Amino acid sequence: MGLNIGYLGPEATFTDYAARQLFKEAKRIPFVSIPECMDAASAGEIDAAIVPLENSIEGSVNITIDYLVHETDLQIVGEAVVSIRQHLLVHRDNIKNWKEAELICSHPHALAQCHKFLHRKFKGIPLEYMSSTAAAAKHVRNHPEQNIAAIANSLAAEEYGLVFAEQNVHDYSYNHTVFAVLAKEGHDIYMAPTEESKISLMITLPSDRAGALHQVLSAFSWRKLNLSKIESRPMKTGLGKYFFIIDINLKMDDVLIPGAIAELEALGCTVKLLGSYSSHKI
Ligand SMILES: O=C(O)C(=O)C[C@]1(C(=O)O)C=C[C@@H](O)C=C1
Repeated sequence: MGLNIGYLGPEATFTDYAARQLFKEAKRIPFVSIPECMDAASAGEIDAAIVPLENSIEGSVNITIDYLVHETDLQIVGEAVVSIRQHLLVHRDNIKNWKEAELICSHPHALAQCHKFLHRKFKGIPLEYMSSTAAAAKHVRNHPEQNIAAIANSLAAEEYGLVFAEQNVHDYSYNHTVFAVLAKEGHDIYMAPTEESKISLMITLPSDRAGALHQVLSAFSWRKLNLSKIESRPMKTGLGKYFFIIDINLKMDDVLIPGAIAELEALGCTVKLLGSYSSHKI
């Protein structure tokens, strides 16, 4: 039986693109929000959820990290790094007067990736946040009577029959988003191994101890474990209470990583393995 893969819909989002590339044979199931998609994976309604995790211009997708840590028991089983090209799309009826567009809509992350472009060309024009870039494209398709534009990808232009008013409107040419593939613990999803392996840990420090973060980092450094990311997010239990997400560029082994985890636990930290997986460039 084939895999059922959930993604942030509707069709032709960047998440959909990642799903199409990673799981060519799978049945793709759209969800209107990231939490709904993750809930479906937790409930076993789909085999895995693909969700955006981090963008090179805008940073982390907080809803994904927070929901992963606070609300679900899902594990990261893979990641995909996708090149993101944002375009300004309009209904063909409005192609002649797109410069006078009265509203620009898209996903908040996509609008933020094009902030300088919007500031230059559409100063004072309202922005409308939508649940995804493709939802914005669909909205523009459905309202030809309004002179509005969407920021979305070329897949969405094709899917919703829109035309390019301007291409590549993201502010920095290096624009990449990392998507995580999430599945229930013990639910094996085959993903071909790649050259790049990663381990993601969630670490909570013992409360109010001087040098605790330094001790955590030294548990990795003396083992020569190369960290590729350290990020803090609120515990949501009080001001100043944060947990850390740490990524290590390594395959899980029987000695080094378990040793580091044991050392952190001996220091009074709580450590949770979020996943040990391969990174795919697509
Ligand atoms: O709206 C989409 O197309 C999405 O897949 C979401 C999302 C995101 O949340 O970051 C994914 C990639 C881009 O960075 C912009 C938007």
